[in-house]
Amino acid sequence: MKILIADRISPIGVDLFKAQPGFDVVEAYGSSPEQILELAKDADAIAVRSDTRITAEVIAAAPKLKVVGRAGVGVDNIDIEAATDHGVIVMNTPTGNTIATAELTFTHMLAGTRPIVQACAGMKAGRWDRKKYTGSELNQKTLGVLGMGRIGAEVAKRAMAFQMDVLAYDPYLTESRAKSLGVKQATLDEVIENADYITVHMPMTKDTKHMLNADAFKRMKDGVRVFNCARGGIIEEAALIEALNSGKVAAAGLDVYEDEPPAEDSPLRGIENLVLTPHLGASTVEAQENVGIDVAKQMIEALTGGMVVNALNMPSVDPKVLEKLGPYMTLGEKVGTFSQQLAPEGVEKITIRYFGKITELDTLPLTNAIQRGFLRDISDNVNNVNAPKKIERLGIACDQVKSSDHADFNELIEVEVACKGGKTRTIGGTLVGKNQTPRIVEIDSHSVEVSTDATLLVLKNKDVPGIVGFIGVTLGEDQVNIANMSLSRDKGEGFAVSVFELDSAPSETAAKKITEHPAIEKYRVIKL
Ligand SMILES: NC(=O)C1=CN([C@@H]2O[C@H](COP(=O)(O)OP(=O)(O)OC[C@H]3O[C@@H](n4cnc5c(N)ncnc54)[C@H](O)[C@@H]3O)[C@@H](O)[C@H]2O)C=CC1
Ligand SMILES: O=C(O)C(=O)COP(=O)(O)O
Repeated sequence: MKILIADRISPIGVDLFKAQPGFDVVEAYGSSPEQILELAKDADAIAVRSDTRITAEVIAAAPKLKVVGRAGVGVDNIDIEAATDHGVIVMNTPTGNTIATAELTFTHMLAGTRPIVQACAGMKAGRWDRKKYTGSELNQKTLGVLGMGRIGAEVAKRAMAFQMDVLAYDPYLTESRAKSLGVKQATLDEVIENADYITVHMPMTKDTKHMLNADAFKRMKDGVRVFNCARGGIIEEAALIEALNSGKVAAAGLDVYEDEPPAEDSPLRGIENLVLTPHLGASTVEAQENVGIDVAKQMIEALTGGMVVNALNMPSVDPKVLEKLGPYMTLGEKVGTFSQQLAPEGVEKITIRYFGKITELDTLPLTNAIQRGFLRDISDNVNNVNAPKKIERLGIACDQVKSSDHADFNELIEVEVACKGGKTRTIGGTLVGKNQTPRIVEIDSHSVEVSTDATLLVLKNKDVPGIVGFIGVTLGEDQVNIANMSLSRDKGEGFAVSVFELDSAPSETAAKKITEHPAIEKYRVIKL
């Protein structure tokens, strides 16, 4: 298995990869995009920090790729959508660099309060500027934190130790978490208008891009101080330059930029009261060791069939749960395939219902298996990562419902497909006997019992004498052997559902003969 380590991660992490039998570790730090494209071609996994871009082109060029691991938080350098389409897991290591980044943010806040960077430069240039560098105090000031996640919360704790009041704006911050952190929940406007210091700790999204722009600066207090150690562009650089030059902003600190690195002649580099660091938030010995080890462990687990954690494009699954779900997985996949073949066109919605003991387990992997089964004959390279997305792309809604009992079975997986025009088809499956053999036990509310490992002929026919004999003779003439059959009569409607387990599919001639029989309403061959 080829593991491409595209950005420099901790040697301890690299050694963890190297210690795995069968892992061929290729360290390619500082490679150009063209080199990465070439190196990715036969890679099973790629580990990155923020320097290497894993584009849709790289993913498309890497047919063996299974995992992209990010030793850090932000994944804006990875095309997650392309990865998901190709069934590639994208994972990050969300906690290892939290403290490092919070501490760098606080360093920026202090450096924006006491101008030690500028004073130090003066000293080194031979000056003794005691009057020029009067600072300010954090004590009793109001800090506005935009994005109260892991890093925002650590910054807030440190600010409170410096006797600051903290206002937090984060649409996902609950009242109880705000209370337990000791911060005051506020709107974005309240933060903008009332804070003496503003620091941002959010991902870059369409909502956060340029959240602090010219209009926001206008509404801020005179002499406000602003900091960005999250993602370049959350604070609009042009607006910040203007606000610093006009004196609206007293001091600012940036660790991240709209373009990284910013141009050598970027106006940012010439502003005295703006402290700049080259994206150093996560660059501490401790943080790099944490994320390097985390990413290696997580990727190894995922590549060797263990638990997938911190994946951004699939749910985490505990191997213990997977083991318990094991016998149901094949059944689920088969029920999924059956449902698609029974309703091959116009499907608008899939409803998956779980009954009985399975409902006590995390059924998401099972839902994934059913979706994979549904897609088996209609899509390529389907796996757990891309199955939900592929179903969504087909315009098919998918719901899962759990119910503790079922009148007839201890446990049952039922898949209902709803098609255009309101028609629905339903398949149910369960595990039978000591060996937990998967069986199909329900077709459109008719009870049947057939194997999940056969070619099945499913008929809906008028409940009149002679049908079984007719099918037996027709298939016999066609040299098709019947291994088993299951009949389910519905006296009320006068119809029966008949399922024949066959050794092979009937020929077109036999199919024609059967479908032309006046008592046969529906004919479908299902290949499981
Ligand atoms: N400078 C550096 O080297 C580093 C930068 N980072 C960056 O720091 C940022 C924060 O990282 P974490 O705290 O670990 O992430 P997190 O996921 O724990 O926190 C992000 C918070 O932003 C909030 N949020 C999302 N959209 C928002 C919106 N529109 N308005 C307000 N809040 C919003 C979320 O609810 C969440 O609480 C990320 O962008 C990450 O990439 C992280 C590590 C190192
Ligand atoms: O973890 C993050 O989001 C970071 O921005 C850190 O980036 P880096 O790993 O230092 O290139």
